[in-house]
Amino acid sequence: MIRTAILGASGYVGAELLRLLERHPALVPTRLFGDSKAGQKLGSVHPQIGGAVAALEVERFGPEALDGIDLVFAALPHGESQKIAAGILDRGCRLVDLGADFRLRDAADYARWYGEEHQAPALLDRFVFGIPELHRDAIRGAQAVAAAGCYPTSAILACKPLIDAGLIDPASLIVDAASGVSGAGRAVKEGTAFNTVDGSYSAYGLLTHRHTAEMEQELGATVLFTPHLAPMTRGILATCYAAAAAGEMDGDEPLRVLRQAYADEPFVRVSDEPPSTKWVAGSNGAVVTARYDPRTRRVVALGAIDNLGKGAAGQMIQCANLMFGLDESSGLAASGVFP
Ligand SMILES: NC(=O)C1=CN([C@@H]2O[C@H](COP(=O)(O)OP(=O)(O)OC[C@H]3O[C@@H](n4cnc5c(N)ncnc54)[C@H](OP(=O)(O)O)[C@@H]3O)[C@@H](O)[C@H]2O)C=CC1
Ligand SMILES: CC(=O)N[C@@H](CCC(=O)OP(=O)(O)O)C(=O)O
Repeated sequence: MIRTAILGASGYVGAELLRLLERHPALVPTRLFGDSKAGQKLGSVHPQIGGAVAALEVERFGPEALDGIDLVFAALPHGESQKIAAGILDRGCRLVDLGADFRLRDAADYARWYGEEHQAPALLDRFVFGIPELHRDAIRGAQAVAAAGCYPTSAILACKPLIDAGLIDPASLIVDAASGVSGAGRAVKEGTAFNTVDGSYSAYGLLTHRHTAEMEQELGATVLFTPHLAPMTRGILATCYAAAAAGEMDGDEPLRVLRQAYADEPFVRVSDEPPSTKWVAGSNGAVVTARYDPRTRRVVALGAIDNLGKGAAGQMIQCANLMFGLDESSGLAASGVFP
């Protein structure tokens, strides 16, 4: 039994962690932490979550709260985990952090994209970037993992093998991605209100979205990224375009490269058809595809994930499974919920 604390248990990612952990054989939610909902029973904060965990109280975090805890999942607003990570690691806990605090290797990049100085730059080296398909061995040996952002996960999984194989020019990458509204979290905001989102499709964060930095870091590319908000609850679809590298290839070469790269991956499926977000809803799955267009000499690559699954809670659990030497797929369904 691995005693697990969840920071941000009262948020959307917290709820998804608790839902997925219901079927996990080893990770047991033991202490749950929140902010404004501290003092409430979990069952009243997330009425959809049943079982013994519903009776636990959402607590306010303090260092003594980690007595006897083996693993901390942190799903907090950006900037919060850098205040507490040192204390968590000093206690010997393993930490999977989903905020952006420790994803960028360079504190100067953090300051540039997040508009504030990093509070714990000395800890950055201790975190491994949390996409198992890229960094599996390092995650296995890590005490601390910075799970990737949701948009970067979808685009990186679609494009990384194509860059590694030299099929596309990494200086020419364009990523258009659309997210479901749960990607913005539980708090009520005008931009994510029903009347704003329903029946509408909009772009935001033009040229400045912080996930650009993660994509560039992990892909070694220059990325023009435009996020979009789609009128759905869950899911991200990234559509990525890049100029083909010099030389000839047939239209299916990118697809063959993806098939080879992901042949042994439990959670990444390569599809002949362009994927839909519903294929992966509620799961830790990712579906990717790609083609070369000889007419425009461009490659188009697509990646679909559930922002709360492979883009958040699923990926956190996949990383934790590796860190504790468990079966990587423990507790993680690969099939989506459809219809
Ligand atoms: N939603 C998604 O699809 C994804 C989210 N993420 C990232 O994961 C993190 C959590 O996201 P999400 O669950 O959607 O967010 P929510 O807004 O739904 O939840 C935030 C959680 O953090 C708690 N919290 C807020 N402020 C503080 C604070 N100052 N100290 C301690 N706890 C605090 C909240 O507690 P309370 O409710 O009790 O006030 C709540 O439990 C964010 O960094 C987000 O960017 C990353 C990938 C995907
Ligand atoms: C739809 C929506 O608003 N999505 C969020 C990104 C999701 C997220 O939580 O960001 P991190 O992965 O960096 O934590 C946004 O664009 O700010």
